[in-house]
Amino acid sequence: MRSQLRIAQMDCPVEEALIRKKLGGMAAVQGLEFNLIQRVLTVVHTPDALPAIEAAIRSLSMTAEGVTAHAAAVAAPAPSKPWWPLAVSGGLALGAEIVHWLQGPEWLSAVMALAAIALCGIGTYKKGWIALKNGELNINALMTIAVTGAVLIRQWPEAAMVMFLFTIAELIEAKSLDRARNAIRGLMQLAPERATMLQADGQWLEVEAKAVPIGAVVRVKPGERIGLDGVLVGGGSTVNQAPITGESIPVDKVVGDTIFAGSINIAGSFEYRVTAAASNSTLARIIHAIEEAQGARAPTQRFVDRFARIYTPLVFALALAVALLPPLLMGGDWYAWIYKALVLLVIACPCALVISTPVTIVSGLAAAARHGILVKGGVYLEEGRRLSWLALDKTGTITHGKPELVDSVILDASVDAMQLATSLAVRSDHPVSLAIARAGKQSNVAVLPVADFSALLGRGVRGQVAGELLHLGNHRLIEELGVCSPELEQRLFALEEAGKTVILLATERKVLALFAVADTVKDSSREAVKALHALGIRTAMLTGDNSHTAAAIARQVGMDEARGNQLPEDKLKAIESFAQMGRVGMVGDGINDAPALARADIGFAMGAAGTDTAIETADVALMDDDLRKIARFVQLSHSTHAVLVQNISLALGIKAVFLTLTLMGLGTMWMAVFADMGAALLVVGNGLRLLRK
Ligand SMILES: Nc1ncnc2c1ncn2[C@@H]1O[C@H](COP(=O)(O)OP(=O)(O)OP(=O)(O)O)[C@@H](O)[C@H]1O
Ligand SMILES: [Cu+]
Repeated sequence: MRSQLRIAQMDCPVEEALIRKKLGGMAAVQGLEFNLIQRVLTVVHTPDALPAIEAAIRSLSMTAEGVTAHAAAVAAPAPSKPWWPLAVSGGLALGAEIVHWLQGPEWLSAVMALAAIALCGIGTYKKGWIALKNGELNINALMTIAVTGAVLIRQWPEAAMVMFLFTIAELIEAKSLDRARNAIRGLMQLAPERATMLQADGQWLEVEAKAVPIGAVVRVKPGERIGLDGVLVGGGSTVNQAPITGESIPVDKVVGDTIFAGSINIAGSFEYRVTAAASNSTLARIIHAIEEAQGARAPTQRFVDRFARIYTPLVFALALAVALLPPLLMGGDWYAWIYKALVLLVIACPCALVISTPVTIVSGLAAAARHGILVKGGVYLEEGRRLSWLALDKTGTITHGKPELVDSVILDASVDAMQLATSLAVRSDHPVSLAIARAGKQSNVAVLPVADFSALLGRGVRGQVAGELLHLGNHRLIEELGVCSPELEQRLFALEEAGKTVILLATERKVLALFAVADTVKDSSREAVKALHALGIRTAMLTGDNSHTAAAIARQVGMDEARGNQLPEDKLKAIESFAQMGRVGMVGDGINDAPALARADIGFAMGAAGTDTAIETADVALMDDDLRKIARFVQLSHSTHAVLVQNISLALGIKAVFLTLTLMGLGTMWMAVFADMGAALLVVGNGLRLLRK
């Protein structure tokens, strides 16, 4: 069983570790998934274990509340606390410092310091105590020990300052996490809450978008945001779909076009028929996917977590040694060495380090989404920059996927080849068949009935027309039928070398006609290939179409390699051979790409906004058909990686400096807290910078 729990107090890796420890030890718990940004914990557990799990969470003095899948998108805002105790506490800490500095009475400084600690530190003490009880050495536990230690060795102002600065640091950290949280919630709010719906009596009424059923008709005024997914049924307009596709140039919409919730109607007004409930719109699915994505740990995050788990106890042990060994063995001054040990405790806290990765990854995911690129996990965001080959299929990916009939050669004039071909073609939705069907329709041929129709994967179609078994398909099919001839091949190759795709109409005895269709290359494909090359990624075309056409089209867009006649298993083998040379990405759409897409390190889907499955199945889904988005994604992956490296070095660097300073006797406790706070702020700020990429 899977349950999702919202835990309002869980917003830092510290709480995560605590919960992991507590629940991880329970026999009934089989799996845990943390989403700190959303403050949602997913537990896989045995039936009836939920009450026990909730009780365990309560024993950590946190609250757990069940959530439904889609409500998870809107995280509860952090409970706000009054700010004045903090201000007073700061004043008191400063006062204690001044009294100490002016060499005033120690009791005065002590009273002020203790009051300051009481005012802002209760929460930390409570959390610290719970952590210690559960055998966790988290930041709260460390701070509790450090402040208590400072009080015990009568370092009054120091103890107060540390507590105060730490509380401020926590506050700032929570605020920054809120910003990362908002990056995703911001997407959600793109769809308006209300929509104007046509009622049974012909009236237009404004209702909640959530309440609009599938099939209802909704009207949109100029300048209004579109509330639901649908198909345009009346009027027309231009629409800015940037929130969905990342494409900021407005798109013309006429009757029959698809409309996406979250896009903005610019000019005219129109009506559309709703095709999905508000909770299931493309936008909602995007948001859901990003949430899932950030729940899964990226490799760097796993590394950092593992590191932190060793680092903290290690420094803690060092602190113990520093407190005890020099005074015991070398007759050192107890106070001085205990103080050094307390500074080390502060340094032992890995917060800046641990917080930096999730914030960076979430910002990267949100930035990608803004460009119409849906990345399904931090892993892909981290791995994108390592791609060395990108394989693409041809039809619909590099070309528009809407070929036109450009040549037909009738070899047997005794039959109406065009009519026979059209009759077969209308039964298929393969782009090549569609081209023939369209041409047939234009010349008004009457479609004949077809019996025993079947599609032959990677070859064509077959069926009984007017009492004869006919085949419509490519060269491979004709070879397999054994009706090919050298003259025919000559004609065929000539057309193919011009970049056209040839299919033939044949009975079991002879070829009746030859049709050439031509697809146009997308303007963006050339640029996309160039951009990919500039990023050091080589490109290969894998297509079911013949090698000549493949080579001709590949040449047009400047690709490195072209492989034609690829059946699904060939595409898979090709991906495997590229994988020998490094990471491979694959872009594809059709069923003939599915095995290759699954095998590739990163599988890209295009035009995901219009389809039902692409968002769910791809590793990276491009909302529209623009291949340039892949280069953008790789660039974003480079920036994300750069920020991760900066953040980790920064966090560790500051620790290293303070460790040295302290051992040299130069570091003070409040300086260490200050540095820790600064580091946390810097890494979070640096991570959020990605949002603007
Ligand atoms: N239903 C069909 N109708 C007509 N021709 C077909 C059909 N199915 C396959 N073919 C022929 O077989 C070839 C290979 O088809 P396949 O579906 O494997 O690849 P594709 O869609 O053309 O290209 P890509 O792999 O780039 O998407 C097509 O180019 C076409 O000539
Ligand atoms: Cu042949």
